[in-house]
Amino acid sequence: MTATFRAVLIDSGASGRTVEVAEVSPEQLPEGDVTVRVACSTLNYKDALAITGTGPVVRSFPMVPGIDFAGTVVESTNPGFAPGDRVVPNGWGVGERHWGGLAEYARVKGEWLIPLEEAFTFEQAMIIGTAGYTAMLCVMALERHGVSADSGEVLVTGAAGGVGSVATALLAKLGYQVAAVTGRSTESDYLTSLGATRILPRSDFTEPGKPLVKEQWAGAVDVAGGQVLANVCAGMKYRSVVAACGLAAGMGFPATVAPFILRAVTLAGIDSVLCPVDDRREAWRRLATDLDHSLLDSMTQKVTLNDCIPVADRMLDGAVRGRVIVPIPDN
Ligand SMILES: C=CC(=O)SCCNC(=O)CCNC(=O)[C@H](O)C(C)(C)COP(=O)(O)OP(=O)(O)OC[C@H]1O[C@@H](n2cnc3c(N)ncnc32)[C@H](O)[C@@H]1OP(=O)(O)O
Repeated sequence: MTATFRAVLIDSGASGRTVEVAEVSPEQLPEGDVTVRVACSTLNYKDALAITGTGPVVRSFPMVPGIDFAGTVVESTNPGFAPGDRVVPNGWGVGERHWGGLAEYARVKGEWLIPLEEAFTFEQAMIIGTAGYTAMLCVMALERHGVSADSGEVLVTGAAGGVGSVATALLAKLGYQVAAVTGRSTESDYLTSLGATRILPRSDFTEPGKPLVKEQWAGAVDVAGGQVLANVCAGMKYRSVVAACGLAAGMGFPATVAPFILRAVTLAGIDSVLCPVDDRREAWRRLATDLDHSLLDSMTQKVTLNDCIPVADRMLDGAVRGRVIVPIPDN
């Protein structure tokens, strides 16, 4: 390893909160039995909350944010991993409680890592990242609860974002009719290129509505929560399924039980952080086979470690399309 390496560092002290790209030494890396040379990381909505201090994502200071990274093992005392292995983590508090991926090196517990599928380059793995893996978990939940391509139209909220983009592309490739909800009408062509067959404005879902409205959706992937999720539930078909994975519109859920007790709607909660390892491996295997990898570049913009700080603000303003990856070049 190098004597020092670069990392986005968030700190909080008597003089306030600081965020900078700093030189840190390997001795500062947290406890862990596997050290990884990070080849690529990402900037997620959650990282933007951490960097800007908008949400209580960072649980201890100093913290290197970055819930995602993909890279090569350089040191390991874990019997499951050896130098040279290509790995990826998802969740487990990385970038929240434990130093994350927006750095040249990361050290984590081996049990948090899974081997990277051969189908993916490091950059492709990060274009997918926690957002894409979460999208896959949502699709798997719809399937587990009986939704199939011939059940009817599936709704995706926040569709031009990271989770929504991958969910839209996955569902379309699996043969579903996808109605994509976005706050950005300028992204209609992009969403159509991912396979959406209908584009709906977010404003259709943001105002308080009736407990039940016309039955439309056989399934839904929701990144919004709040009033949006309540309105989505109100429009679900009999015995349909909503996979809820986010809170972009808020933690609240101003709904009634009517969709659940009168239409037998299932609300499936999706957590990617503590998800069991078998489901993680299954999700990454499915991403290798069920996602059109030729679409990945169109979902992506690349930024440097230095860019992460200003781009975090734009991301929270909803001004960033698809996925933001952070390739970490070799010194
Ligand atoms: C990376 C994903 C995760 O971290 S999931 C991990 C587990 N879940 C959580 O930790 C919950 C907290 N995290 C989140 O809620 C998510 O990070 C997320 C699911 C909300 C967003 O992830 P994503 O990577 O898709 O974020 P983007 O910034 O790329 O896209 C967000 C999408 O939502 C739209 N949006 C923003 N504000 C609202 C709102 N008030 N109401 C409805 N929709 C909203 C935003 O504009 C983007 O979609 P768009 O098509 O542009 O409308």
